[in-house]
Amino acid sequence: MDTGGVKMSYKRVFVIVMDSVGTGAAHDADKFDDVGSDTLGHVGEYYKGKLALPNLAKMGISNLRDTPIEGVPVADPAIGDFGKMEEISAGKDSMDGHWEMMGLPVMKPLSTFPNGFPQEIVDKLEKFSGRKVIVNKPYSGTEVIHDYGERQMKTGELILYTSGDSVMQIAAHEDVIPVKELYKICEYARTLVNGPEYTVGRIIARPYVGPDKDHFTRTANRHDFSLKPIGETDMDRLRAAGYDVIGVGKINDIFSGQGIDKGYHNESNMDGMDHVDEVMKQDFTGFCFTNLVDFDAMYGHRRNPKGFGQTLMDFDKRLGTVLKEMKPDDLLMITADHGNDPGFRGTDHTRENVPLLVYSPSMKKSNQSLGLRKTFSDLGVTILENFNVDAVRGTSFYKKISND
Ligand SMILES: O=P(O)(O)O[C@H]1O[C@H](CO)[C@@H](O)[C@H]1O
Ligand SMILES: [Mn+2]
Ligand SMILES: [Mn+2]
Repeated sequence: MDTGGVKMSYKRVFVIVMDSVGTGAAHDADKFDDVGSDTLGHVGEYYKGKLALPNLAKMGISNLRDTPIEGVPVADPAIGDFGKMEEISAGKDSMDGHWEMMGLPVMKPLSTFPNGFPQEIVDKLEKFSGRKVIVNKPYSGTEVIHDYGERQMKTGELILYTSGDSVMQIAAHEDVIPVKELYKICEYARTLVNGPEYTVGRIIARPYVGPDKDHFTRTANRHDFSLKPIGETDMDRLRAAGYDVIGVGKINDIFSGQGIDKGYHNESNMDGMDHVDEVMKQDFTGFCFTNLVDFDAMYGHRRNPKGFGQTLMDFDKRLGTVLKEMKPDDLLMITADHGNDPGFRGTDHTRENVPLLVYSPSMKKSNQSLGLRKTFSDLGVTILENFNVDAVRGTSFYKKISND
């Protein structure tokens, strides 16, 4: 197509990140103690042939793997192109993954706190909030509220915890520490760890509700306060060239709103897919970037393969609608930001390659392998090439997938 003198194959590019849906250990998994992890493979094994993913299958989700996902047939032929991407960022968190997709890998490891945050930070948090800080160590977020939530209800203390990622998480019962107050504390915490001494990827507000430890549940008021992108992203480049950039779900948080014209907050994966359906009805020229976090937050970290598989099947159904509604000059890419194998030890993300599925009703060729991409940045540079915008990083696969 030809839009205003600029030649482009696709007017609208939709990327959907299935958060944490990895497809097998990366070449450097040993550095993360993640050898043997395989999120999709292990979910498939758990379901013993009953993982029904017809739409992902026809896009080639089993084609891109050395061993097909159990119960998910290799498409012959696939309707689109398929491959995998490996990560060059130092970490395996959402921020690293998404920033790298947008041409900004995080090459220097961000700060992690396997022994808890330093006393000086704790002191400042206590002084600012007027509340005592408790826990201060790596913990599972659901276990920490189970173990300390009732105490917090009595004392109003702040539950501070972390994980293997560069994250500072503060859990607070919504009736004890109102969400607004929690956000203020997190905003303040953000200012303490923007470098150079400590550089933390995300401060995460973790509000929860419920009467007692067996009934506490975390709410959709979760909010991530990310480090500001340390430079331009491919989204900034698209915007500077006059294209629209829309963020659905955690995208807005992950980039601190930078490079995004309009952001939608998701309550859940299904709510996120409602937003995608809504955006598909809009007339725009540019990029819609969606993150679906339930795979990760609700099932990956909880090591729950049953819930993980069900969430994949629910997503697959909604994907069917997207495939039907796509216009000829729409391009859809499905990928992930890291792994989080529910069949693996621990509760942290896993260093895995991620799937790459690419489809448009008008692509000239299909059923092609895009191979193993050497960085997630190949995704961003491909989108930029479609819009004739210069990129700084990655190797484009645009020529393979274009429709001219
Ligand atoms: O255990 P919960 O609170 O879900 O926390 C998890 O969520 C964080 C962000 O993905 C991870 O770093 C991990 O700590
Ligand atoms: Mn993630
Ligand atoms: Mn996670």
